[in-house]
Amino acid sequence: MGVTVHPTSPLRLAVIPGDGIGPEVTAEALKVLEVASPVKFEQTRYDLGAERYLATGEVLPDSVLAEIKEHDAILLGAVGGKPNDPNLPPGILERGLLLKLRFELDHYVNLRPSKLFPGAVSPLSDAVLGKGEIDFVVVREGTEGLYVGNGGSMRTGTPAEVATEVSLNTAYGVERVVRDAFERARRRRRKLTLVHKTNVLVNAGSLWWRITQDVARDYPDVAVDYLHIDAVMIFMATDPARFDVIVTDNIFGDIITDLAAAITGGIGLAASGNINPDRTYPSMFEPVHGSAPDIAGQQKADPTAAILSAALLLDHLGHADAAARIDEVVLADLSERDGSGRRTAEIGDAIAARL
Ligand SMILES: NC(=O)c1ccc[n+]([C@@H]2O[C@H](COP(=O)([O-])OP(=O)(O)OC[C@H]3O[C@@H](n4cnc5c(N)ncnc54)[C@H](O)[C@@H]3O)[C@@H](O)[C@H]2O)c1
Ligand SMILES: CC(C)[C@H](C(=O)O)[C@@H](O)C(=O)O
Ligand SMILES: [Mg+2]
Repeated sequence: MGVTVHPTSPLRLAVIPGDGIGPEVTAEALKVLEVASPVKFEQTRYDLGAERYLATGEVLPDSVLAEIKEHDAILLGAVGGKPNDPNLPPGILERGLLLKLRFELDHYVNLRPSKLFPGAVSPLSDAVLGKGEIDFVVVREGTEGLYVGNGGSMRTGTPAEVATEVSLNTAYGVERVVRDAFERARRRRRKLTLVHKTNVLVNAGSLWWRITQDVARDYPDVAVDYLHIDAVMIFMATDPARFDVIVTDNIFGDIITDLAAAITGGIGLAASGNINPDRTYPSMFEPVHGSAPDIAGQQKADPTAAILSAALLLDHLGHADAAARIDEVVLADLSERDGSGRRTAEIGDAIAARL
């Protein structure tokens, strides 16, 4: 009997280092990916971001978007300038580049795991930490909600100005992300928390609530909980061990995951994947943090979030063992951190060396 050996062709990786600390942390993620990955990546680098925009006026040309779609995955650093930077029109890179990629590539699951690794320092008290392990994942809807750009401004700049941002929620969009969250809960500790604000946002809230109840019938083995977004802020600070899988809309997920990062060792450790579960387009992996203009270019950024995002990328491409190995090595590195302020590249080197 013969065995067919398929030559392993390299996977195509689109790399968008972006702005600020983006290029610094992406360099370390690539360093680690190179050592950890059982497959070779053929990289295409894209100089998208503030510099290109300021030099050429281009944000994400259609031809570049079409090219990016031909890749197997995308690794992104961060985009954006200083908040309210006068040289950049508001949201030009956030909406025009980052969200455009998430929307065009149908990244409807924005997956943001939060785990307090041993060695990572949480600002929570011992009493709170004693309640149980912090290990949850936020499934943030990535293609709808307040992020769709459904709004406008009338009588702009006058005392009678009116500005709107209308949240768009479709039954189709909510159901697919809720179903994904239930699937993840089933593979974890079988608890799902829907987060919304059904007491005030009665239209969108009702849609999310009804769909979650309906989908729950297909998952009788998963316990369903509901919390208003404001109460989630309380429990993140007082009892985060209660969470397993959180499913929520785009804006609430954005806010929850910065706080979740803060309680699990800081924003420098928080990884994310913008997942297209149907695999019609490449998924994109990036740290939760932004371009951190306050520390850019100084080798002060922690590249761990970018490195853990590369692990999510490997996992998504079917290399769960390699991904788990990166997590393990990060854990070892974290447990030996002594607060001595290693440079960005030193952290990347240390993690790559352990691999
Ligand atoms: N995914 C993205 O590309 C993304 C995400 C968030 C914000 N942004 C953009 O980034 C810019 C800055 O936004 P911001 O200041 O609100 O958020 P930010 O996440 O860039 O920074 C917030 C704080 O966290 C610190 N920080 C962030 N990442 C760190 C790291 N890896 N190591 C150590 N410290 C780190 C920063 O120094 C800063 O003090 C804005 O233009 C914003 O729109 C982009
Ligand atoms: C930069 C911005 C568009 C983005 C978001 O709001 O999704 C960021 O804050 C994030 O969390 O990835
Ligand atoms: Mg955010």
